[in-house]
Amino acid sequence: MSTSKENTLPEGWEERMSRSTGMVYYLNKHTKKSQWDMPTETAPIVDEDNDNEGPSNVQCSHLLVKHAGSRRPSSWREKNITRTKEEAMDMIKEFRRQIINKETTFAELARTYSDCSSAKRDGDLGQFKKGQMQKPFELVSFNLEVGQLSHPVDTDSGVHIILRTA
Ligand SMILES: Cn1nc(-c2ccccc2)cc1C(=O)N[C@H](Cc1nc2ccccc2[nH]1)C(=O)O
Repeated sequence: MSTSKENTLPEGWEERMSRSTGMVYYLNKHTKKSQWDMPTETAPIVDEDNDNEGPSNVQCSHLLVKHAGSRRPSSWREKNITRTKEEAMDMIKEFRRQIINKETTFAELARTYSDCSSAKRDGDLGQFKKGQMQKPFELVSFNLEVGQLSHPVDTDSGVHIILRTA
């Protein structure tokens, strides 16, 4: 004899009847995923198959100010870059202040002052995936919303501000 206990589904599941086959299936009330097999565990709240890991690639523009300690202290702007890291950080903070206050645009400053060769494209790096850029740059880029401007980011190349564009 079955008791009400044996007929009780684990928490979070609902028994449904397939309209097409008349067969019973089970619906996870949290994830709305269904299965034919009778569940034996409480319904998972997170859908493991759904990639909640955010975008697989992003598009960003950046403005880079190199310094004497940069991996390659040279750029299209300046053959031999001697500024200190502190001076580079101060420049980047001033550029960010001007952009936030709408005194100028990101594109205008990147085109004029960025020590990256992407300056020719207003700092646009195109789309990139995880694993392509230096880790500090990647971590910030993949945690920006589209249209968001980063705080200063320190990499072996120098000090950046990053604008996510897609
Ligand atoms: C990663 N990358 N893309 C371009 C680029 C992209 C589009 C058009 C022209 C250049 C340049 C670079 C590059 O590494 N430039 C380096 C400086 C640099 N270091 C970076 C680290 C992270 C992200 C961008 C960076 N850019 C340089 O010119 O010395």
